[in-house]
Amino acid sequence: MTTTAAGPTAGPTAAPDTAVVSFEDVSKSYGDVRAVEGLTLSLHPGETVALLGPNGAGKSSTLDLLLGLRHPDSGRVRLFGTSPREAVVAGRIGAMLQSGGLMEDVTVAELVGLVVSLHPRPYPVGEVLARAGVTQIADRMVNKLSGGQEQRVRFALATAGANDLIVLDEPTTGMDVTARQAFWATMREQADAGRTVLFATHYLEEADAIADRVLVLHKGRLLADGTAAEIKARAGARHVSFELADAADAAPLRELPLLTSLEITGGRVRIQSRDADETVRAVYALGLRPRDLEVTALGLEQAFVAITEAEEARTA
Ligand SMILES: Nc1ncnc2c1ncn2[C@@H]1O[C@H](COP(=O)(O)OP(=O)(O)OP(=O)(O)O)[C@@H](O)[C@H]1O
Repeated sequence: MTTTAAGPTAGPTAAPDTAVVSFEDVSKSYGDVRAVEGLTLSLHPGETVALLGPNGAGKSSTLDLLLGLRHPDSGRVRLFGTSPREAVVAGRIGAMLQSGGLMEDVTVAELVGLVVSLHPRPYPVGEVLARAGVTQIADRMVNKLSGGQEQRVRFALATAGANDLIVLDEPTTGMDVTARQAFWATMREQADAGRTVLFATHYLEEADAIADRVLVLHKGRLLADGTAAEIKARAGARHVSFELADAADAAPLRELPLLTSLEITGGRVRIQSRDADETVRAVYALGLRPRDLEVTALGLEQAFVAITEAEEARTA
């Protein structure tokens, strides 16, 4: 498990200029706020990469820098060995951002048609509409769409042509389950075709299921970079849970070292521990007789919380 992009799990090694994306010691502040700090990373063809971080961690700022919508105060951002602007103009990037309204006085088909007509390597309009699940609403005015429908239209615009890099900021917010599944199926196809997909999300289960690489940002810095499994392993903690015949017996457990949380509901004890083996030994050493003992790894969401909270405590 690495904490920077320079380590062994940072993806295939490649010279920065052959990478799809390279950030070289990039920093960006807004007044006193350090939004991105010393960010160095490379993304490679065919990778599906999730960008995670608490509110204000710098995810949107990172994507804005990547797309050339903002410029770094220091450091350098390169896409395909060129500037972000050149890569965007060459039609190599498809983006789906949170901000920015859609053009209003047009139908869905007209808007998609316009974006397709401007793309250097366009797909047929019908195919773009169908892929995003908006064929049924193609004649609807854009300003009459629901939030979820708007999001599908943004998805259509981001996949209007053959892009080499697809950048998505909170792409599935507002989408229903069907739209969400169709969306990720399409993104998988894109990655399988060798494209790079980078998405920022607060849905950690999506990152766990979809991404083959996870970046965790915290206060503008890259805190972790690895597969979801590596991030979970790095958090180190495990869940230990068991039944006790008498819940009152659980009181001494509160004194155990290594616990990050302890919850007792009915006769069931649920512990989060930094060392599950040691905790289980300690439970027996207390003379308890646990039944139905389970030890499980943390999910990505819990690992993410553990890693970012540890960093908060370290930097407080
Ligand atoms: N235009 C701006 N002017 C001033 N401060 C800004 C601006 N844009 C972002 N910030 C600040 O920069 C920091 C990083 O913000 P950013 O939007 O990149 O984070 P984020 O990880 O995308 O957050 P969220 O998950 O809430 O969308 C935050 O402290 C935010 O308040």
